[in-house]
Amino acid sequence: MQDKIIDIECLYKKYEGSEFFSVKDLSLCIDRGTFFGILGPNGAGKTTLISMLCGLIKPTSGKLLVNEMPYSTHAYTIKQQIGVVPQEYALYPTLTAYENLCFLGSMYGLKGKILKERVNHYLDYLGLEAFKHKKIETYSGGMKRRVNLIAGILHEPSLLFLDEPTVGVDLQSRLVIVDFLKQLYQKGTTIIYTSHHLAEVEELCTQIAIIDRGTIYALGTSEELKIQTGKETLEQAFLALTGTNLRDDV
Ligand SMILES: Nc1ncnc2c1ncn2[C@@H]1O[C@H](COP(=O)(O)OP(=O)(O)OP(=O)(O)O)[C@@H](O)[C@H]1O
Repeated sequence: MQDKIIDIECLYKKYEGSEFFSVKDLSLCIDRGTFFGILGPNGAGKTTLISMLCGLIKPTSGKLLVNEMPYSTHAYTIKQQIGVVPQEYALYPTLTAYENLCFLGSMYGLKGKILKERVNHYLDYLGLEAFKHKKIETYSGGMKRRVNLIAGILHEPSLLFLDEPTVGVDLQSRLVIVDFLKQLYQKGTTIIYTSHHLAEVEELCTQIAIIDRGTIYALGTSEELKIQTGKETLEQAFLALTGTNLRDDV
């Protein structure tokens, strides 16, 4: 039986000093065991939505439950269960990858042999073993993305949020990251992620939301979105829903 891991009703977010809602009247349920993709043009509200789901920012109004709990009363419990891979690197440039990950892992309560084994295991898995004692400031963009990813999953969360985990990386890094996400998903992690890479979303996601102007325009599998819009590809479906206008004003 499937159960709701995310339950959102009528969610709104207006940033302080802003005149408009970055997320508005958004309702959504996500089942445990879903690989969920959030697609949308620049400024659509993807980061704002995922930041509220992770508890990084507070909604202006609306219901938001993670594992049937609200952040207002269960923030600590929720944060123990989730992993967050933000768009910006959450790493210390003058520390090595190994030092960064040992430090960040310890923040989740990992320590001793288990912490070292996990850090070494994931660095090896993501092709960083030979560079682990080099400072992050010497890393390429793709290498930093992979360390950023490890930092979010060291405590092996059951629910993982990622904001554009493959942005700005070369094809080699992208393939390693995509393969790793598939492994996590197959091991039972529920994954919610944003991306502008439609082929990647189509390959990975069992459910996709297309959002624009802060709200959901369409929801379904890739095939369902194509059928809903009468289009042959996900790209055509995306453009049919969000239009072809540039979003340079956001
Ligand atoms: N801290 C903030 N203060 C005020 N407005 C903000 C803030 N962060 C985002 N916004 C605005 O909220 C809207 C949604 O932004 P958001 O970053 O969530 O979009 P996005 O879909 O993630 O875009 P992108 O694809 O460019 O990352 C935009 O109009 C943006 O300018």
